[in-house]
Amino acid sequence: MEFGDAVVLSGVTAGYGRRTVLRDVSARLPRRAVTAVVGPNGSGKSTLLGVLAGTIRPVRGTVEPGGAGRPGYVVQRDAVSDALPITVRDTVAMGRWASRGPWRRLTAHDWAIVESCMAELDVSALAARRLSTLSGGQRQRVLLAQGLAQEPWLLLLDEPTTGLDAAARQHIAGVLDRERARGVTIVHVTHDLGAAMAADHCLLLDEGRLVAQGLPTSVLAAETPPVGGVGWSRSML
Ligand SMILES: Nc1ncnc2c1ncn2[C@@H]1O[C@H](COP(=O)(O)OP(=O)(O)OP(=O)(O)O)[C@@H](O)[C@H]1O
Repeated sequence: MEFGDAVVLSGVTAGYGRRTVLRDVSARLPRRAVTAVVGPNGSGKSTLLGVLAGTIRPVRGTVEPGGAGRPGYVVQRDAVSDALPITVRDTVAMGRWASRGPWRRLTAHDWAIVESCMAELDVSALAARRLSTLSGGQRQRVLLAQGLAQEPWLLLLDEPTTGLDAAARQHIAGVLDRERARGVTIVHVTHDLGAAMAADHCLLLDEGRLVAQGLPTSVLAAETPPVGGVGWSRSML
């Protein structure tokens, strides 16, 4: 691991039970930077995020984190049950459990962070609403507020802007810019070419293999030669 690395993955093979998804992935994620993870559907992007979050344990290879503490992990909004009878404020407050533990009372300081994260994502007016009554875009912003409330050194986001309108996408891009400026390392999975191009670093996956990594302009510039019998082009993002 070098000074500028937030995370180093070496030869990571991982999946679900007997199903192998990621194969021999070696990558360096730069510190205090935004990394975009791109690739076609089913290429293993969410699985890679799960490995970085520590929820999926590699069967081979290593993941070396360059920081202490749990990463903030914001799953795809569809992964959150509609049935949870929980308010927006409580959802964001769950972000503080990582440092307090779920059975400890949150302090005034914790609640101040919760309020400021809701304000940053423009969901304060929804604070008392149940998560299940929100639109997809509103729910996405609440989940991001929960991730920020963890005050993590590493923030992992699975398709944070999918399905959002242009104004909401721009708002979230601004939030991520501010987090990066505060020194947070951000990794986000995206199918949005513009968002990927705006990142500092890019990982391109195809069929569970890392096909390219580096500056988005070079990773996304050209069509790559066929990998594993499948060619990749921008149109597959
Ligand atoms: N919980 C699971 N159990 C078994 N297989 C899974 C599970 N989650 C994902 N997979 C499989 O792993 C492969 C990679 O899925 P993953 O969600 O990582 O891809 P992705 O690149 O994020 O796709 P998308 O762009 O569609 O979100 C797919 O073939 C998928 O069916």
